[in-house]
Order: sequence, then C-alpha cells, then structure tokens
Amino acid sequence: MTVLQELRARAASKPAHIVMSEGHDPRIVAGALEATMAGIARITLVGTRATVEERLHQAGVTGSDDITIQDPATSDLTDEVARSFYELRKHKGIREDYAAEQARDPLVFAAMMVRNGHADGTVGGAIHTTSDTVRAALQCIGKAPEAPLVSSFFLMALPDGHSSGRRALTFGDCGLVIDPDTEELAAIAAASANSHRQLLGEEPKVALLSFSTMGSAKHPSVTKVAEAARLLKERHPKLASDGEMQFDAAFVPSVGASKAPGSPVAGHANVMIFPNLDAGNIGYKIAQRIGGAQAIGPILQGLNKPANDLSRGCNITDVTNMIAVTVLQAAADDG
Ligand SMILES: CC(C)(COP(=O)(O)OP(=O)(O)OC[C@H]1O[C@@H](n2cnc3c(N)ncnc32)[C@H](O)[C@@H]1OP(=O)(O)O)[C@@H](O)C(=O)NCCC(=O)NCCS
Ligand SMILES: CC(=O)OP(=O)(O)O
Repeated sequence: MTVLQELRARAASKPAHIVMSEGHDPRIVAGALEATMAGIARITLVGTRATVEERLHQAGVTGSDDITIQDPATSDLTDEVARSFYELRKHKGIREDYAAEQARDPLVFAAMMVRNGHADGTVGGAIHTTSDTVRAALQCIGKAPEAPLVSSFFLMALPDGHSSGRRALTFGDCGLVIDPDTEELAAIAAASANSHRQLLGEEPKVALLSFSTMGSAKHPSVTKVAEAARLLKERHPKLASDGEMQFDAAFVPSVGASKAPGSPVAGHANVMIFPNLDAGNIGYKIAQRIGGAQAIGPILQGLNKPANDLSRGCNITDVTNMIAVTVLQAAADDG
C-alpha cells in the first residue's frame, strides 16, 4: 500500500462529516464523490443549489445519502451563521448587516458550520486563494488555546520506489506564515513534528533548512534559523532535530555525514522546515512539479477544529486525499 492509500484506509475506519465550501468546482464534486464512495466521509457541498445539483448530475450522481447541499442564500442555517459570526467578531466593530453578508460567503458559511458543530472539518481553496481560505478559518474557527500560532505544512508523498527509500516527508511552512521570526520558526517546527507523527505514525526527525550548514555561511537569515534550531532543542529535548542545514545535508545520508557529522538528523530528516514562505512555497512546488512528489496541503495546524486549504492547481485525487487528511485530524481531535 502507498502512504496515501494507508491514509485513506485509516480515514475510512473513522469517517467524518466534511463541508466543502466550493461546491461549484467540478474537481471538488468529483473528489467528494470519490471520498464518499471510499467510505471516508459524508460531504456537504456549499454553493448555489441549482449549480451544485448540475455539477452532481454531470458527475453522474442522481442522489446520495452521503452528499448534501447547503445554499447560503436559502439555508436554514444562514441566520444562525450570521448571528454567531456577529457575536464572534463584534469586538472588531462589525455591524449586523456586515455579518449577514459574510454568512452568505461560502468560505465563512462552511467554517462557521464547523465552529457550530454542524460538520467535523472543512476543505476549500481549489478556487479561492490561500489568504482568503485561511482568513475565514482564522476568523471563524480560530487558534487552539494551546497553540502558539496557526501554521501549515504539506505532506509530500514521494514517487513509488524513490531512490532514497523514503515514502513521505513533511514540509513546513509552505503556505501560511510569510516571514516567521525565530520563535515562530521554532513553533512551526514543533507543530510540524507533531503533525508528522499524528498523520504518518512515524517518529519525526526535524531539519531547519537554510542555505548554510552548521555555520558554513554567515548572514542574519542563517542566524535566524540556527537560533530557531537552538530554541527547538531547548524546548523539545526528546525530539530529534538539528539546524541550520541545507536540503542536501538534511536528505542525502552521504552529504549529511560530510557536511554535518554527528547530527542526529542530517541525511535522514523527514520533517523539513523552510526559513520563510518564499523558500517553502517555491520548494514544495519544485518537489511536486519536477520531483514528481504528490503534495497534499496546505494542511493547517494549530486551529481549534480542522480546516484545510488546497492549491488552485489541485486535481481530483488531491481533493480526496485532503478530505482523508481532514477526517484524520477530526478523529485525532476526538481523542
Ligand atoms: C493567512 C493570512 C491571510 C493572515 O493574514 P492577516 O493579514 O493576519 O489576516 P487577518 O488580519 O485578516 O487575520 C485574521 C485573524 O487571524 C489572526 N492571525 C493571522 N495570522 C495568524 C497566525 N499565523 N496564527 C494565529 N492567528 C493569526 C490575526 O491576528 C487576526 O486575528 P483577529 O482578526 O482576531 O484580530 C496571511 O498570513 C497570508 O496571506 N499568508 C500567505 C498566504 C499565501 O498567500 N500563501 C501562498 C500560497 S499557499
Ligand atoms: C498552496 C498554494 O500555493 O496555493 P495556490 O497554488 O492556490 O496559490
């Protein structure tokens, strides 16, 4: 079984109810259908009822107990969403008519469904930008009290039979925090390590990436990463981690041994932490588009309840995989 087949099988053993904010998108409808047929999730598609029904019809669905539609223009839930959004955001000086308008926004509607317990998690971002998708999650679902910040990671499933012998890596943060400071970078690394353990059931080995390995270059951006690596070790002494190091030192055993001898993770890291969003976003897309890795994300970590984003370049399989990941996060939240 591939790592993604394993994830889907685990999700199918504890299916959940996932609300998809972009019910107009044919990839979302097809991915949702695949997820219901695999027994991974019950799905609510949010959108204009007639359009979503047409998409379902085009996908060959005439009726399914596992797929329902919510149209914010006519839904019984819209008033409740408007009222609770108003209560949640009134300290920001918003007015009730603005809350009513926001309740009709599918991203807000879907995120509020999760907040109010009508669904276990939400997935969007096939059409909307990451900024819009994540902002709705931040505003409606919010940060978990114990998390220092909300960040994101990608699950990178390597092509079958990859020469490294490895099946999957975690890349963070490639989607959300634009220019993390030292504290934020250490927090992203710790959260990504936890997410790696939770999703893949494998002990994390964390590399904080840079253009320098163990002082081979001097620059304030190198110092930032080295300091984050120091903080991470201080706060999580049992976690295998190290940095700063270059990607080849983190990934290739012979290079790791020569550039970072004695490091507990060099050459064997499975959690790669990028110094900022330029590096992370560019890096994951290169690994995906040239390297042939399957990229599932951005998966959000540090939220009160599961909400995840997709790349606008996603395909149907990416959608189904993201539903499976969201189901697994919901199961983990349930204990
Ligand atoms: C995610 C993002 C939209 C947040 O931006 P922002 O300008 O802080 O957004 P907002 O001010 O509307 O933030 C909404 C709330 O979330 C909070 N917030 C923002 N980032 C947060 C974080 N990382 N963790 C926790 N809370 C956060 C804000 O403080 C704000 O709280 P409040 O409204 O209760 O005061 C922004 O960081 C972003 O655009 N990131 C890059 C996304 C992107 O383009 N990625 C590339 C493609 S994947
Ligand atoms: C994650 C990401 O890069 O999203 P998009 O491709 O939609 O900008």
